[in-house]
Amino acid sequence: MADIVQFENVGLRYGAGGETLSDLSLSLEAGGFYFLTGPSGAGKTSMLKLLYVAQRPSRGVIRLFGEDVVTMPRAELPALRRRIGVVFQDFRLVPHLSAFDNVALPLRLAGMDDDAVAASVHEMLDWVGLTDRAAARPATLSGGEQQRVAIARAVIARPELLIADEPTGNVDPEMANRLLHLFDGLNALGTTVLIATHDLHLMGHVPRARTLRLARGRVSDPVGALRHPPRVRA
Ligand SMILES: Nc1ncnc2c1ncn2[C@@H]1O[C@H](COP(=O)(O)OP(=O)(O)OP(=O)(O)O)[C@@H](O)[C@H]1O
Repeated sequence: MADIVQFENVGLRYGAGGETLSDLSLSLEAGGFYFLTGPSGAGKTSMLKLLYVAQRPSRGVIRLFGEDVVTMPRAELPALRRRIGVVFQDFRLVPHLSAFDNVALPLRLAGMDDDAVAASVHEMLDWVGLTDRAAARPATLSGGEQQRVAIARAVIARPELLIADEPTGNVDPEMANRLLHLFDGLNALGTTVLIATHDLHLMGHVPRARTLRLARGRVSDPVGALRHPPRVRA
């Protein structure tokens, strides 16, 4: 299968300090399910920021969907980002919009008509258990409810790549399982999924998932599948 993400010798340095990420070389196959794990401060969020191009690397090459994003002109980034669903660690909901309208955003950006948006958003809010909170603004929602709105918004338009930073950090185990089913179902429809998490229980629930471990800014992959993934010729 083709690679959807390629990192070659990627390094990231914030300011004048040492490198936060060093020599990251890895490939994620289109359609794969990946967990990214590692101790607090290892650089997981930093790596995800490189992936959704909120941060450029200090060195190395990053390709997304086959395109070099390090040299890509800024004007081309919004179109690229529309192909990616992101669940941010701090949610980043639009404060003046209701839960419904936050979740509807990607569908409206894609030009979907109002009836189809409403049907799709209600179904998604039902799945994440927020039907009765549809009209609520983010500030009136609990942390776990905000997280579920953020997840619903990230997955509703079936992105090609889903990136989620600790997406179950604020919910109870039952809801965590339900959200994992959502990611699993999305992956079954073809979305490549990358989830950063400390939750070993969660990781055990997707047997086909591969796990990347970050430690002190370097990635390790005990199976060896990621640095030299098998290539299938078209
Ligand atoms: N904008 C920034 N400026 C300077 N240093 C930063 C910045 N963002 C992160 N760092 C540093 O980079 C290192 C990695 O942070 P990062 O948030 O990527 O780790 P993490 O693995 O996601 O941690 P956690 O599991 O606690 O969320 C930390 O030492 C952090 O202080």
